Amino acid sequence: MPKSIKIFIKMTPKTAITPQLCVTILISYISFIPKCYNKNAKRRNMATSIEEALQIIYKHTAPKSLKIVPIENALGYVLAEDITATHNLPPFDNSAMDGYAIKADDAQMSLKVKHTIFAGDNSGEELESGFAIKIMTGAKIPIGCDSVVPIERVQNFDNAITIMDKVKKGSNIRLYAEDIKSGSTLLNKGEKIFAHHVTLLASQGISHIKVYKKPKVAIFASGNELKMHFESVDAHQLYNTNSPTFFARAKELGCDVDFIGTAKDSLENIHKHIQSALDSDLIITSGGVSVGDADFTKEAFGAFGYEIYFDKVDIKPGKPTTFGKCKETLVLNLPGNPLAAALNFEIFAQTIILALKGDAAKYIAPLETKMANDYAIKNGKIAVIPGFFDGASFKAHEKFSPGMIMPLALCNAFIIVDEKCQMLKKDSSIKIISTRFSFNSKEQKELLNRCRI
Ligand SMILES: Nc1nc2c(c(=O)[nH]1)N[C@H]1C(S)=C(S)[C@@H](COP(=O)(O)OP(=O)(O)OC[C@H]3O[C@@H](n4cnc5c(N)ncnc54)[C@H](O)[C@@H]3O)O[C@H]1N2
Ligand code: MOO
Repeated sequence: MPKSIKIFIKMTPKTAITPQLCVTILISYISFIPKCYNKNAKRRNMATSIEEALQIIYKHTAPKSLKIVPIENALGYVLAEDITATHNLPPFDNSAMDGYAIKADDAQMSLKVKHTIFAGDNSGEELESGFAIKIMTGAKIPIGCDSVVPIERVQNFDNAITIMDKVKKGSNIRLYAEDIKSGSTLLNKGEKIFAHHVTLLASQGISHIKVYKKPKVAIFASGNELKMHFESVDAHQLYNTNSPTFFARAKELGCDVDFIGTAKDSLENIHKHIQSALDSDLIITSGGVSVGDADFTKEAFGAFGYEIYFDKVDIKPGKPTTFGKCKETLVLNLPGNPLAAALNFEIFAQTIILALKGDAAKYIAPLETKMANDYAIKNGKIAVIPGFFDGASFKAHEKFSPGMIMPLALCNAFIIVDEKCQMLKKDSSIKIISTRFSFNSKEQKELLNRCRI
């Protein structure tokens, strides 16, 4: 905040509003405007709304460059090209059962059985009336045959069969191209590859595909009090839990992740960590973003040309969340408090990662469910509340605060409520965001639960 604004705040309780003071205030206010990152944020004392913050992220985040991967190693990558079918499937009419290839009109008659056709045989044989050909599942249907009767429905005498029931034409025949037609679009650019997409690609004899490279993410924390989990910790210190959390979650979301280390609360030491992280697409830090005497994170990034796009979000916890760019590297500074850091990672880091991946479904998709019980909300702010979704309803976690680490290990989802929410009634519908599964959408969805008072 500019000094003049601070002066204004300090003076008002005791000072009379004179015309000169009004002019001073006006000038301070006007000089303050260009420093705002966006108009609406200014109205809310510089805190950017969640929606605006997400828009800013989408505006500044583009997918990475491309590479080619074998399909069996393509899981989690996002396609950078459309895939068109070049093979019809099935490639020919074939039998769905082990049985007899017949003409339906020959049912309820005794039919002479010719030889057997197996899957993989390439006989161009023709079936004549009064005959049946024994056929195995997957084998090519002989010319003139319009039905297959399963072995179990046939009476067998020497070299002849009798089919007792009537037969519907087309029975047990899998038709040419009924599954996939050559020339049809199989997968679109922007589609994330799952195991069942590999099935499609293999069915077309596609061995390699063009994908977006995985986002390269660098993680570090800052705080003199922090030790790594592989170090010994004194009574006045604590383990850095944020970095392993971010590392694991960024991996879960399909990134290549580097852990850079735990920085001391000094510009010099944070600079070293930034330097080591700048070859990444995204740096995610935690700690040192508040207003304390040892909070140097943003200042340290400033030495590398940090262009800040927002530096406060209208959300509790997580208000000091900051996003920007140093040259080509995106930077997300999350607060040090572990629960605040982890929850805001889910909203902001996940959004950046999805957009970096080139995923067409880059928007977080909340799930609609209902509240398991009445839940009273006290704080009158836009709030993030962790809880557990059991497949039928959402139960808010009973006791949590921004500095805790236990709640998220016990929770699998969270809700965001607006400042008007005071009570969520049992069975009322609610939008939840999963922390265990990724539900994404091609359209941007409303994440907030807006309450009427
Ligand atoms: N005067 C004010 N004080 C604070 C404000 C404010 O607006 N005015 N905001 C509060 C909020 S909200 C948050 S969140 C924190 C954010 O502070 P920092 O990002 O600067 O975080 P630190 O001070 O470095 O640490 C806060 C807390 O979290 C612990 N921590 C930090 N890093 C880790 C880590 N990697 N693993 C585990 N725990 C970590 C740290 O020990 C502190 O206890 O500021 C409030 N204060
Ligand atoms: O992000 Mo802070 O944790 O709101 O308390």
